[in-house]
Amino acid sequence: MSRFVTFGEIMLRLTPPDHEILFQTNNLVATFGGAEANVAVSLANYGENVSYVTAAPLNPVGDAMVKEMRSFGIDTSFIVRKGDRLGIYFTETGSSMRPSKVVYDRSGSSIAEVKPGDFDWDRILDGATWFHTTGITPSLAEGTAAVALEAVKACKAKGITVSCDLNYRKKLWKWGKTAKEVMTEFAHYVDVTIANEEDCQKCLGIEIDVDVTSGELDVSKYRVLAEKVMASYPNMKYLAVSLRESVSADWNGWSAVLADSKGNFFTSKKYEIRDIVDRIGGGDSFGSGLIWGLNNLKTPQEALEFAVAASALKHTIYGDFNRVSKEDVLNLAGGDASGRVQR
Ligand SMILES: O=C(O)C(=O)C[C@H](O)[C@H](O)CO
Repeated sequence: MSRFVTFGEIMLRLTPPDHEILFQTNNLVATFGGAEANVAVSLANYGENVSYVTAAPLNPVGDAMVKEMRSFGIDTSFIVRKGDRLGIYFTETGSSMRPSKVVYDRSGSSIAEVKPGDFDWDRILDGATWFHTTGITPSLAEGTAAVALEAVKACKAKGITVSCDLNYRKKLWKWGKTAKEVMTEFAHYVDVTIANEEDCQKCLGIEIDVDVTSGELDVSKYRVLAEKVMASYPNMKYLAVSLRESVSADWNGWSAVLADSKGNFFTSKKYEIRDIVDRIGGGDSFGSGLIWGLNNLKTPQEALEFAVAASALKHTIYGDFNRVSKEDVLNLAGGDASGRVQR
């Protein structure tokens, strides 16, 4: 039986309601979100056995976060309760030509203070089949980079599949090493990499020349990108690259490609997503869809279609978490994008 473990930071997310800009009024909507937590929620919603691992303060904010994760049926028993604060992030939801914005208030958070040895990976990974983290975790601090590396090394020793969404965050890499210095080592322990072209460039130093803001993307360039990444990382079994053509804050072209280590290259259906409700978590819903698909569907093509459909649906849902079921995703991947009332 499959058992999934995800590891990384979760934050309190504070967002003004109704597309307001921050502090336009004195209302903020409080939810929780974080890349690896978002993946845990999706996998739990698809019916999988998931443990979410992080560090959180032993206070009412940490308690509320744990309660929220448990409400999805996620195992929270390996969350280390220490440190003084859960990180916060403020978001402003964009509209038309006004982009969405993120303001981080997370330094000194409980997870940013962890050190190797704080997590008992032997126990956490016992019986696990899949481990997921992202490039956000090593970006936080020298300690989180070391702990993430400790975790993936333990996974390799136990034969556990590792997936990583490179998730480059320019505002976060401040602790001394660059994303490229850290992630080029880390990627040698990763079986399934999820990225976009910026992630490949900033984290792996591998780039292609594409303009995501104008017209149709040239998919053949992504085949070249995949070949370059696979040649540098012979350990990698899959590389998935999401293709976002941003037309405005509420209109995206959304598709993806998937390359495998046997030289196969898969291209997904493309969704035109209009009236975006919330794009944060769109990448995580793609990653979790891919993880679920590779574990449960017959072919990599089906897994890719599931991932893109899951992500397209996420754009219609408020908050970081993709609250859809696998039936909702299979329905869309199967071709029903009508939005008709289901009775
Ligand atoms: O940006 C981050 O560090 C976050 O984890 C916040 C969001 O949850 C994340 O960006 C979604 O992928």
